[in-house]
Amino acid sequence: MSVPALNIKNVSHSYGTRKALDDVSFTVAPGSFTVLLGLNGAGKSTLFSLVTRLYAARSGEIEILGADVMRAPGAALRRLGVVFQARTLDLELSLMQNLIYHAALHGIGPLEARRLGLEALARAGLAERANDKARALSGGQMRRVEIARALLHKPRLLLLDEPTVGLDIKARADLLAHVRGLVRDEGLGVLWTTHLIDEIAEDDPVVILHQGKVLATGRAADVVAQSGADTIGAAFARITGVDARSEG
Ligand SMILES: Nc1ncnc2c1ncn2[C@@H]1O[C@H](COP(=O)(O)OP(=O)(O)OP(=O)(O)O)[C@@H](O)[C@H]1O
Repeated sequence: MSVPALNIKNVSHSYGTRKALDDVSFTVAPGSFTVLLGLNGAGKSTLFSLVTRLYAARSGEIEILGADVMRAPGAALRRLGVVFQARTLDLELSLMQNLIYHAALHGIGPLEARRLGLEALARAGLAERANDKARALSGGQMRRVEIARALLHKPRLLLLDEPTVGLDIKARADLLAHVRGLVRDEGLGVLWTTHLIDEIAEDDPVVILHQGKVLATGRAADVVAQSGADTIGAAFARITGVDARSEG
């Protein structure tokens, strides 16, 4: 079996006495679009903070393409791109400036950054907007620029924390199709977190996280079948005891 793009092994994390993650284990295969499904408070953001090393205190192991984030942080983080839930573009800068500044953080010089930036914006369908201020973009376009920026240093794993929050139905569908395209065409491993069950396709590997615990993993259609339900929404309700909404 090939090395997982992301390997989470027995990870727990507490804030004081509150356990936010409880012995969480799952993998993201290279070239897979894996969905981490959980309601608010499930522990998704905490998990992101651990993978990106924002928090170090933890038990268990996290490996990115075989590199342990604690023992080999440089190698691990080079292979990782992240899109956080909160918007992080500088609205007063052009798209290209946003990309070039990010590239500088990865030690990429301005000329190479501009070349990679144009390539990344073209992939996002925004090449002709390179010199526009970020402020001029729609919410969905901003997300695509954030994804382009996260991919600038050519990571093999991309984490997205509830990337469709705040987008309308069309922009959500477009963003989903864009990221699925990156998985299909470039073999990127993606971990897509959401609380929206209609973002899941039946062949997607899913991880159901609820109150800090992994309650189910597997291909979406198999998780549905094993739960004895008809749809992923009904399966989620049966597994967690809570109804998930399809939009919000
Ligand atoms: N800094 C913190 N201090 C104390 N408790 C926290 C902190 N951050 C998160 N928690 C708690 O940990 C649990 C998991 O939160 P987390 O933000 O990881 O969930 P989430 O799935 O990302 O939800 P959301 O989408 O609402 O951010 C929740 O009970 C939350 O209240």
